[in-house]
Amino acid sequence: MSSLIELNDISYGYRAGQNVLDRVSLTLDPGERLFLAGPNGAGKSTLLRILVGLIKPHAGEIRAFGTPRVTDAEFHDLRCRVGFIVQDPDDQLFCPTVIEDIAFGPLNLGASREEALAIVDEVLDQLHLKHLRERITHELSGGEKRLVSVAAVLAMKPDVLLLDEPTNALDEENLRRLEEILIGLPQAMILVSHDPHFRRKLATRIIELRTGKVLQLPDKKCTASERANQAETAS
Ligand SMILES: Nc1ncnc2c1ncn2[C@@H]1O[C@H](COP(=O)(O)OP(=O)(O)OP(=O)(O)O)[C@@H](O)[C@H]1O
Repeated sequence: MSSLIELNDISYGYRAGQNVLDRVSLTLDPGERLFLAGPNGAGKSTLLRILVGLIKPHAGEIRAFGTPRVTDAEFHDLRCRVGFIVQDPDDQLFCPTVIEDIAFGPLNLGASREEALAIVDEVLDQLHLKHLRERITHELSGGEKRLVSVAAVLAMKPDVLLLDEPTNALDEENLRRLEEILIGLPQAMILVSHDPHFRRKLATRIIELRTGKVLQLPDKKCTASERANQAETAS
């Protein structure tokens, strides 16, 4: 079985002489929910941005869906298949209304207006968010914006999901709802989260970044008790 995503020896620094990432490698296989753990500033978000081509690494190779990704066209193709839920929903949602925000992706991928609206209703139903359908986006609470940003990415029917701190701003009820939604999704995903409970519940594998290097990379899937131990010890 080949990996969906492969990062090989990725190095990057924002400034000369600074290495945020130092020869980091990882793979994502079908069905995995891989967590990136590690302290603030370890380079977790930077790694996700590199994966989708928003930042070019100084060294290393990115492969996705069996193909090396180097050119802008190759990363554009990758971004059509990898849904990226960024840390701040305000960076993701830019349309006046919830309907337009969720329809934006499908329309951009070539869906008709009618098809896009059908997808909007499908994902709002899937996420139990129908009550937000007619709302103005900037009037939503932080937690509501977070869930709508998840809906907007799912509407593009990605093959892989990247979620950067998806539990930020969620209350207990919506956190549980997001956990159930993510566990129920067929897509493989890479998640960044400092929340040990969330990691314990969802992770099939956890790797830890520290000062730009991968500290531990278990070469097998976690058992339930290993998952619990890793989630407790990873910061
Ligand atoms: N646009 C930027 N310009 C300069 N330095 C940056 C930029 N973005 C991030 N950095 C720096 O790169 C390092 C890694 O940041 P990154 O956001 O990837 O870490 P992180 O592990 O996701 O942190 P956190 O857990 O706090 O979200 C930090 O030292 C950060 O200050």
